Amino acid sequence: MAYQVIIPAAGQGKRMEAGKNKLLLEINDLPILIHTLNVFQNDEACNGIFLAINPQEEQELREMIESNQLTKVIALVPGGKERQYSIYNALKHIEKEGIILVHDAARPFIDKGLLHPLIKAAEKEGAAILAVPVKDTIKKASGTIVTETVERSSLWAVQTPQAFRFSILIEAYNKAEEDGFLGTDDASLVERIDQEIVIVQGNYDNIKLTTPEDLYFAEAIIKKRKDQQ
Ligand SMILES: Nc1ccn([C@@H]2O[C@H](COP(=O)(O)OP(=O)(O)OP(=O)(O)O)[C@@H](O)[C@H]2O)c(=O)n1
Ligand SMILES: C[C@](O)(CO)[C@H](O)COP(=O)(O)O
Repeated sequence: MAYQVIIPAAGQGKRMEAGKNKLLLEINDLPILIHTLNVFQNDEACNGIFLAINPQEEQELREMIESNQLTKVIALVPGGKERQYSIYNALKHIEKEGIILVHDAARPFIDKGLLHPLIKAAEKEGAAILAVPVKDTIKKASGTIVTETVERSSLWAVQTPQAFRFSILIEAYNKAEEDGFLGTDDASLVERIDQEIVIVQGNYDNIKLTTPEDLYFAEAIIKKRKDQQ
């Protein structure tokens, strides 16, 4: 069940319109990034965290990591222009074989109870992702003219963590680099090497904090969790 996790945290947070890396914004008096890192720091199966960062934030992040006793952070690696390149940079620092998780730093509400079913699925199948059934009707359009309604029953809203055997993930990333392919999630790279990917149903709390409205939902999730304690 042991794994290592790559956490991409080198984005600019442009859609959050916060004027800085959204991961430095605080929820419940703690930076979003620290909420996310704590999940893996506190999971006994996690053997190491590889963090892709903006080098300009390195000093600030190192101080945060130290003051929050995040002892499982093994390396801070420079992020790239795209999420995929940030993850690839981190992947190149990983030597041990085994299961690798990739989890967006912008998803601080991942339920630790979902990690182990996801890892077990990846151990069995080679690749597994968290996803939830789509709730809205999804349509394709040309500009603003509808061209197609996509059958909803087979649609999933994909999240992270995504879990892979190291050998599968590095092969997929190497091929994407060779082919100049850019995907919006890691599984889309793994699909290109004909690897079956299993969906493990997640939950709707595992939102990616992307736009200002998501901070309202974040406060509600924090309140719900406090009320449940
Ligand atoms: N070049 C990049 C882009 C994104 N990320 C990380 O990938 C995760 C998901 O990306 P997203 O939510 O899109 O974050 P940003 O790219 O920062 O947001 P935006 O697109 O609004 O700038 C985030 O934790 C982000 O920090 C990264 O490490 N390197
Ligand atoms: C990986 C991801 O979180 C799956 O839904 C999503 O694709 C990331 O997209 P972003 O635009 O890089 O945030």
